Amino acid sequence: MAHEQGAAQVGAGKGGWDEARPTARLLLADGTLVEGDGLGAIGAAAGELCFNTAITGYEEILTDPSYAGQIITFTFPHIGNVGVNDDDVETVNMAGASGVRGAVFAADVTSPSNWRATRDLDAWLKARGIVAIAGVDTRALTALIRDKGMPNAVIAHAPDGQFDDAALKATLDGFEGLEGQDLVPLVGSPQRYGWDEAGWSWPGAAAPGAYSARAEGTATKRVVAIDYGLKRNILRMLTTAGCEVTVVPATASAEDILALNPDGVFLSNGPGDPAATGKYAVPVIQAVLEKKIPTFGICLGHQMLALAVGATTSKMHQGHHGANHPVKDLTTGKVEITSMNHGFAVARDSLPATARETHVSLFDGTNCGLELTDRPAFSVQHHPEASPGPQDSHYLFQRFVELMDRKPA
Ligand SMILES: NC(=O)CC[C@H](N)C(=O)O
Repeated sequence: MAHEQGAAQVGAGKGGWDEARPTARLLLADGTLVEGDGLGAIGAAAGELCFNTAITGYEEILTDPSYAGQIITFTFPHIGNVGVNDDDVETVNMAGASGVRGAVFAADVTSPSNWRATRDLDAWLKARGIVAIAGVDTRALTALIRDKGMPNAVIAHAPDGQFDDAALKATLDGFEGLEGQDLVPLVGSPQRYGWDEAGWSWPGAAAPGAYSARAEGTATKRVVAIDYGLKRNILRMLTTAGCEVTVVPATASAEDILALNPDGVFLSNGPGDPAATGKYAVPVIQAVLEKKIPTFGICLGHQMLALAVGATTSKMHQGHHGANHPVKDLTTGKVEITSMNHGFAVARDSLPATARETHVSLFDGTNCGLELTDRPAFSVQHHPEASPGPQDSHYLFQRFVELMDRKPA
């Protein structure tokens, strides 16, 4: 296998595993071959290779449905050392796969050491069908992604160290990339359901079963959440803010949504290319906006709202995936440190006169928020539910409630 310049360095690995008999491979579209120690599911999977810089929250990241079709390189070197538990799963639609295709780690996964752990990461990855590779020089791999953009890749795990190169190449070539892909059907809920689980707060937080149902009769707003691949903590945050939430599938019609007589509509996060999903989601959002129903979108929901008012989205070079991204709220002038996970972005120059840019990334100046001037609607590119991540942006859920309070007659 020919290595490009610099690729050999990535493939050299970090050691700590039997380099004479690697049990996992990561093959990039440019021919770069990375070898390492296999863990998780046995087999091969192709996806887009990205990197995530969060220091905590690997379980939430691995269960975030927005990662469907992607292989995640964790830049934090020690992944798996606090094990996994059922409470930190972010996937809501448990029947659907979380969507992550693979995971790349620097250090080998050690035995879990945490009072909340119910399982070790390796067994959990196996059970979820996620292929992983450890012992990789993730620093060099991250530099490669940063320089060249997010490549398509295939990740494979074979305990006997035997790989079929032609089959791996065919799997890689069979992956078309994320551009033009609507992956919502993979992870979104196929049916409507109600949600009443609130968030937890410290102290007493995070004990198994610490999540509680919202107290009867405390909801003040009826919210319909359109599920493009929802994260649990978004629903918990909406509930905590006083919303009675009904989740509807991404295929729900505007009539279905309006029949629920919502005080507000929430547009969720989700995987894939917004332009592809927008084909059926945009007309529904436009009908909701037409009725002046207060609307709030997060990440894919932000991109959908932008598309609904005529803006465009485009693929980013390396995307934003992490829990340390500074974003400026142009309304208050405050900077918030945010959780991010997106590979597409709203083109700020394409925003119509009726959409005001409200947030901007201080890393690269990309658009991170908008507000409509002629409709009660706003959205952000980052993840205010922050699971994992800092909680600086929790105020946005309150902003949504205040927008519903000001609902035009
Ligand atoms: N977290 C999300 O909702 C991601 C949105 C979209 N799939 C992107 O990658 O840009």
